[in-house]
Amino acid sequence: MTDKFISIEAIAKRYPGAGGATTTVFENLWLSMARGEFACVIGHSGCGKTTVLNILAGLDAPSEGAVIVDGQAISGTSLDRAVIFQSHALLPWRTVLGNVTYAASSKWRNWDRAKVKAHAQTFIDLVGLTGSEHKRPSELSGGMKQRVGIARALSITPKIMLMDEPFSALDALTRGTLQDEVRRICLETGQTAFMISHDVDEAIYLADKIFLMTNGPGALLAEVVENPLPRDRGRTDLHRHPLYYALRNHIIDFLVTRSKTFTAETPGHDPRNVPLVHIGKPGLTIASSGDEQRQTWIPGTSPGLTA
Ligand SMILES: Nc1ncnc2c1ncn2[C@@H]1O[C@H](COP(=O)(O)OP(=O)(O)OP(=O)(O)O)[C@@H](O)[C@H]1O
Repeated sequence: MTDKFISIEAIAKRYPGAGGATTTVFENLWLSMARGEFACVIGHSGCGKTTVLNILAGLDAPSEGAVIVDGQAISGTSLDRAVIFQSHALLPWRTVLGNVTYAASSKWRNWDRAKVKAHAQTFIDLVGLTGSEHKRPSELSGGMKQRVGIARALSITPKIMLMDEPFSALDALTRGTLQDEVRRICLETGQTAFMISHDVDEAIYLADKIFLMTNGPGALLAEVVENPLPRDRGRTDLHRHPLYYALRNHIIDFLVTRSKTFTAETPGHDPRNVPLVHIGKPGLTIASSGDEQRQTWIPGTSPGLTA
């Protein structure tokens, strides 16, 4: 039985359209995550990824359905759920330390200044900004600003970290370094994380599970792909793993073709029991995301390497 730390249950999002019509971004969407899991959601622009993240954050409400976190239905925003956006949204008049202490003191209102400062410093150190505590955002590079955003989010020790393409505005080198940092921190702290990404390799590096969404409107969660790569995987040697190409090809094939055709080609798709795809060796590969055990096996196809 899955430990459903996060349980998205039958949510829909509809907007009024032209001429009294209704646009349904998605409906009857079910999704769950275990505590400590890192999930990435991938799908084409407009399928509703940010909408799902905003609903999880409590920044938006579903038209139908509910979101349960740690056994409780959410309602509105909470310091239990921290969000990191593509743009950093730092307070420009505050220093690095000031931005992080501001967040920490909102959560622990009865802490004295010294305690808040020491707490904030721990997270500034964790993201590698030691020595930059007194700089203002205008004095920081894009990567440093994003580190402050990560330190600020982590400093409130959220139950869930929600990330909307947090690295997409960064240069490749900084992006790689920050991916490493986020992965290290999440592994070290057991952080539950839900992230939107357009970068397949980023998802393969960071995620335990990859949620594949079909194109909108009327988008579906088509599959949950389990990441078969070992937990101690490195960013630079991902492509050497025997299952890397099978996993990557499966996701790319979905994005290029199946995200468009899935709905028509899969009439029996049950949104409540979305197939859990396990890529790898026969005999090690069968699982399910739902209660009714729908199963899919994708053989490893890495050229010259036997899975
Ligand atoms: N306030 C709104 N009114 C009407 N439609 C909206 C509103 N907000 C979002 N939408 C629509 O909802 C759909 C999903 O938007 P969303 O931002 O969640 O997509 P996304 O998958 O995150 O896209 P991207 O990858 O481009 O960020 C889009 O078609 C968008 O136009």
